[in-house]
Amino acid sequence: MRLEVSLCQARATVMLYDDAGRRWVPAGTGGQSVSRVHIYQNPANNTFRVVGRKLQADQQVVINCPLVRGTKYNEATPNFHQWRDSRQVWGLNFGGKDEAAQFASTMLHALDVL
Ligand SMILES: CC[C@@H]1C=C[C@H]2CCN(C(=O)[C@@H]3CC[C@H]4C=C[C@]5(CCCN5C(=O)[C@H](Cc5ccccc5Cl)NC(C)=O)C(=O)N43)[C@@H]2C(=O)N1CC(=O)O
Repeated sequence: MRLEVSLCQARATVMLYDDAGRRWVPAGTGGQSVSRVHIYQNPANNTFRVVGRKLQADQQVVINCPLVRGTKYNEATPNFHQWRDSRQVWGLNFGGKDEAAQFASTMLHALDVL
């Protein structure tokens, strides 16, 4: 049985930064679309990851990113938050400021207890 617990969820468009092109591109395929993004905790080993699936029918997984201790979560704007993993930069363009703030609060908690 999967032990992971969803600590929070938010609607956001998941973006990746294309270093070569110096521009943000939507994560996944099929163009820009809103996803439901969760922060999951695995209590068995105190790990966390960000998982996002498109709201549209195919529910494509567009992000599955383990959180790494020491990661800096940057709230660039009230609606656009970002962080680096070992290979790329993720951006979340949230549907609303309240969801964004709640997601950030959970994210900062996770990074604090990692
Ligand atoms: C979806 C469109 C998008 C919406 C919102 C705005 C918000 C600002 N913004 C950016 O891309 C800003 C502007 C400058 C550019 C330059 C570099 C970038 C890109 C790659 C990362 N980065 C960093 O500044 C990182 C951040 C960081 C700090 C600390 C910890 C982690 C990180 Cl990731 N700094 C390091 C040192 O890594 C960057 O975010 N940048 C977004 C943006 O214009 N648009 C509109 C468009 O693109 O049309």
